[in-house]
Amino acid sequence: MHIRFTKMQGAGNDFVVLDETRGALGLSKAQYRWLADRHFGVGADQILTVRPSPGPGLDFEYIIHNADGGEVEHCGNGARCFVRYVRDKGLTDRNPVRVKVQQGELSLRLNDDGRVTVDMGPPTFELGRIPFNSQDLDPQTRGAWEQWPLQLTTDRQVLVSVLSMGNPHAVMLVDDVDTAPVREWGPQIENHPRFPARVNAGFLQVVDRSHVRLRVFERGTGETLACGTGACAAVVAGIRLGLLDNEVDVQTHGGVLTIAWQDDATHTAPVLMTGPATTVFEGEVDVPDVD
Ligand SMILES: N[C@@H](CCC[C@H](N)C(=O)O)C(=O)O
Repeated sequence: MHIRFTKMQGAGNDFVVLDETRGALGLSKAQYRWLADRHFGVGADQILTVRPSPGPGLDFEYIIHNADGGEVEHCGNGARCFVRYVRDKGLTDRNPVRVKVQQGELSLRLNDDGRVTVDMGPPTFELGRIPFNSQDLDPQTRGAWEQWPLQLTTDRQVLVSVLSMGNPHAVMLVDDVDTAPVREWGPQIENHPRFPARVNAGFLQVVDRSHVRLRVFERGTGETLACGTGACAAVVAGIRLGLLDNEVDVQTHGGVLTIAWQDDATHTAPVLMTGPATTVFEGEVDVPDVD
């Protein structure tokens, strides 16, 4: 199958963007995996597919596949690239743009400085909806919130905060992201049996109340240069643990994302994420029939 694609990146989290607004491409899971493959395909952390509006009040729908070919609920950096794509391609002149993703609807605004602000909606803390199995675990209190002990190996236990930004996140505090064992502990947390849908593992270093450094080992992809939902989850966790103010610059290996969350007693305020979204190149490719 011969297809056109656009290669994009947001803070170094990179995407192959496909247009299905004029008809479905019908790619299989294995073909998404092939497109994401950096050696045999185009190469990307995720594949974003733009579709027409599924209903009233919505401008588009977009779906997300991880590099392993699995479809996922949400992608923060991808959302910013999505809006840059539909505006640059002339598919809409609306601002903000409203889009359906698997777990709800998002509102995205292209700012005058070229960055994009996404209303990511409220975080979810209900353990069963993350999903996280806390049976027989005793949480430790820090600030006004909790951290859960997670046994990684017989002799290693870590503390994580768990929440969903539409997709599942476990956030652990580290002294220094540069020396944190992200590549070793990341897969152990991602595939931990306490997370039945697997999880994105964030490693958060608090610099001061409005600056953090973050690395994320993403479910279905591995470590990326930035993770938008991971940045939201890390800042929400930092705020609830009493460590951060309501607006925080998150330094990732690929750039800075600004996350704002006006928390109150209900913890239901939406999280706002602002960051870059850039087109890298356009291309065409023959996608093989792969298994
Ligand atoms: N890179 C993304 C998150 C993509 C999905 C994630 N790997 C998952 O499986 O939930 C972001 O910017 O949020």
